[in-house]
Amino acid sequence: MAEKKLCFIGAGNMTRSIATGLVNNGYPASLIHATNPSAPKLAGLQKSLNIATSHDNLAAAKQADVIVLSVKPHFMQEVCEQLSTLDLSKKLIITIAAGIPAKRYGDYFGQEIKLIRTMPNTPTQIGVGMTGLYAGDEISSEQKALCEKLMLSGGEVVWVDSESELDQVIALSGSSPAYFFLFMEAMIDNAKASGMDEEKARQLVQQAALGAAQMVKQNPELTTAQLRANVTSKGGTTAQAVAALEAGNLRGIVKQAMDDCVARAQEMAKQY
Ligand SMILES: NC(=O)C1=CN([C@@H]2O[C@H](COP(=O)(O)OP(=O)(O)OC[C@H]3O[C@@H](n4cnc5c(N)ncnc54)[C@H](OP(=O)(O)O)[C@@H]3O)[C@@H](O)[C@H]2O)C=CC1
Ligand SMILES: O=C(O)[C@@H]1CCC=N1
Repeated sequence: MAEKKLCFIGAGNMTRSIATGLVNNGYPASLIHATNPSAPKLAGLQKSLNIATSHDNLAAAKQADVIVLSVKPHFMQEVCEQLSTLDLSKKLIITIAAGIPAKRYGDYFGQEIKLIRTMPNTPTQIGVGMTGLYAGDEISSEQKALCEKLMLSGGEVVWVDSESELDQVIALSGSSPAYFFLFMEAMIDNAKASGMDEEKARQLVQQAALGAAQMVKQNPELTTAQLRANVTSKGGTTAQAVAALEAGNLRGIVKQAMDDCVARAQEMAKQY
């Protein structure tokens, strides 16, 4: 598959994450363009990745084979309407926005488009990202393969069969790095409150989190409950800590957080 010209509309956190993954995986920087209204993010991308940048969405999208819509959902309609004067019939459009249903983009663009919805996450920047992908029946297998190849640069991909399943992906992997960061933040803060210096606390917590994730990944035959049991000596320290987490209703809190995350995606689907 010949490399395609890519254009990212919006040069924020996710464009930086995805473009970094692509360039680090050997995608030619000369084929990547990013646009943004404000200059500093463009300057940063140009400096670190040597990709082309500009403020002109229309000109950049015109010369691209693949347009990646990478703005916040509340800017999406405006951005799509601006691009709607282009002939999009031969372009693949990839959106990374949460919430907005695939069909809505057809309304925004006012023409038939080929669009794949994706839900990546920020670890894409360091090659350990997770991206959920959804395509309707009108998308060809070549277009799916192209999108999959691009997103694989940032880590793993999973295809889902429906947009409601993509909402679950948001709760499970799109937003979830923030849950894990919060958990680690709370642990580091507690260690600091007990007198440990922040750097040391962070080193201990980050390595434990990394190790735990690797244990899950490298032991597919073991349930997470079994892995937890392997840490938990009867009458020991872990049992005490886990009991406190259960008594504090950690499972209920996680359920509430994930349900609220999905509910917000559903609300956004009506809002935008
Ligand atoms: N952050 C995350 O973890 C994830 C985010 N997403 C989705 O990715 C999308 C982008 O999120 P994120 O990267 O975090 O957001 P950011 O705010 O970091 O980036 C969005 C960028 O779009 C720019 N922008 C605003 N209006 C326009 C316009 N008219 N034309 C071109 N660029 C414009 C903003 O410019 P300015 O510099 O002026 O603000 C900003 O740099 C969202 O839709 C979100 O749902 C999906 C998965 C994970
Ligand atoms: O918070 C958000 O809406 C976006 C989608 C997933 C992660 N960030």
